[in-house]
Amino acid sequence: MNEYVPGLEGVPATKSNISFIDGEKGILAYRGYAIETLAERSTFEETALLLLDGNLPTRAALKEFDRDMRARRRVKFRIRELMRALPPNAHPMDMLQSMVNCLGMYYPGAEGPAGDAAADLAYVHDVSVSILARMPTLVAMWEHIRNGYDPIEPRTDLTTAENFLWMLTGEEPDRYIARILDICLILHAEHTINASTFAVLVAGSTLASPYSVIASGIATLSGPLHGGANQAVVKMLEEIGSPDKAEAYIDAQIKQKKKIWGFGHREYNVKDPRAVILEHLMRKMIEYREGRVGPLFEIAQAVERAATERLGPKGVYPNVDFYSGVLYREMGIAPDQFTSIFAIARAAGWLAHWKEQLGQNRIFRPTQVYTGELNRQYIPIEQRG
Ligand SMILES: CC(=O)SCCNC(=O)CCNC(=O)[C@H](O)C(C)(C)COP(=O)(O)OP(=O)(O)OC[C@H]1O[C@@H](n2cnc3c(N)ncnc32)[C@H](O)[C@@H]1OP(=O)(O)O
Ligand SMILES: O=C([O-])CC(=O)C(=O)O
Repeated sequence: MNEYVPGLEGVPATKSNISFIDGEKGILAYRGYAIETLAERSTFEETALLLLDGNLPTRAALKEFDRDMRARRRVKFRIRELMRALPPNAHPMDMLQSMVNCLGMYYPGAEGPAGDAAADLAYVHDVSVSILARMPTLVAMWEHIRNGYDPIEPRTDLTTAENFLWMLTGEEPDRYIARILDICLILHAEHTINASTFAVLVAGSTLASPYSVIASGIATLSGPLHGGANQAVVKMLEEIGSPDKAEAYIDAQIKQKKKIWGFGHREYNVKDPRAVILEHLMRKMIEYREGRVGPLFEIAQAVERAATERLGPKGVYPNVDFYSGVLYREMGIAPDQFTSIFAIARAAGWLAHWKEQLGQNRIFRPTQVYTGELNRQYIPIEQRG
């Protein structure tokens, strides 16, 4: 069993009952519920609790979770001061990774589980709420702090998505747009053992602080081969500039063996079911805005047609990152914030996996295939030439 598989493709690294993918049929389910059903009927808060606890919550459990989340949105003055000390051009994902780690120095829970099953369940729930409630606050606060303004205080009368838009813009959130964002959060909340979730499992398996565990996930999500692709997609669409230039751009990229951002997935050989929903949400947005939207969607549609024609035969189709940025751009969100929005949603899945890992924990310690030399003679520096 010492065969090396690059990228661990197809190698099971854990057992999990959190989510399921059928990459041939384009199926994704969280805890057995189809993603399409959750997108239509659930909310981010309910989905987060479903992921954490395994079942759809009772009305009372959801009410309590929602109340806790709202009550814990604020962050301490010290956290705000630390954020002010960061360079204004810091990438939001770097800010988020650092500040989530800092949360662990200011709020309880960094000590890790005690080793008592019942106490640990309460502990895991408590620290999960602490992280889930405050990550959107950090992201929205950063938008103001990096631009030299005072951040906007969170409100307790709004949902996670509504409050995020409120904190970002200082304007009363449009309920229709906030519901679109809410669905985006549901769609990004979980996706089996992807790179960032694997990082979370590895860090969690050492019994590290959950704040550090989530910071590992944020670091890993930030790369353009993973969550960072949503920012890269919008940059690519802006570079293309108009739908009629899409074909030539795609041809040139493929010829130079460069990536088409937002395309391809280790698990799917068909169009990602979340990309299907995000595209549909964009159409809803266009309808709602009576056609008054920017040019990015039409360019994205032209890129999808051209890239699918050329890469489809290899099983390379749009992934979740392809249409999300187009939607966020329509919400007036800065492109370098897109991956942070992904992170505030994915934190629900990361925490669910952290909890599951603690229940079946064994430290991750794989092996390697050594390709170096052995028994080399040490040559004193004077004799090395
Ligand atoms: C939330 C997420 O993480 S979703 C993924 C977000 N990432 C991106 O959108 C970045 C662009 N996509 C990619 O880089 C890749 O598709 C990944 C990283 C997502 C998956 O990588 P892998 O499973 O290792 O796929 P791999 O690189 O082996 O690709 C298989 C073939 O499809 C091609 N291919 C895959 N994705 C792309 C792409 N985006 N553009 C052009 N060609 C691609 C590869 O060149 C390769 O072709 P070959 O067999 O002729 O050499
Ligand atoms: O599953 C993956 O490899 C990438 C990921 O996190 C997602 O698509 O949401």
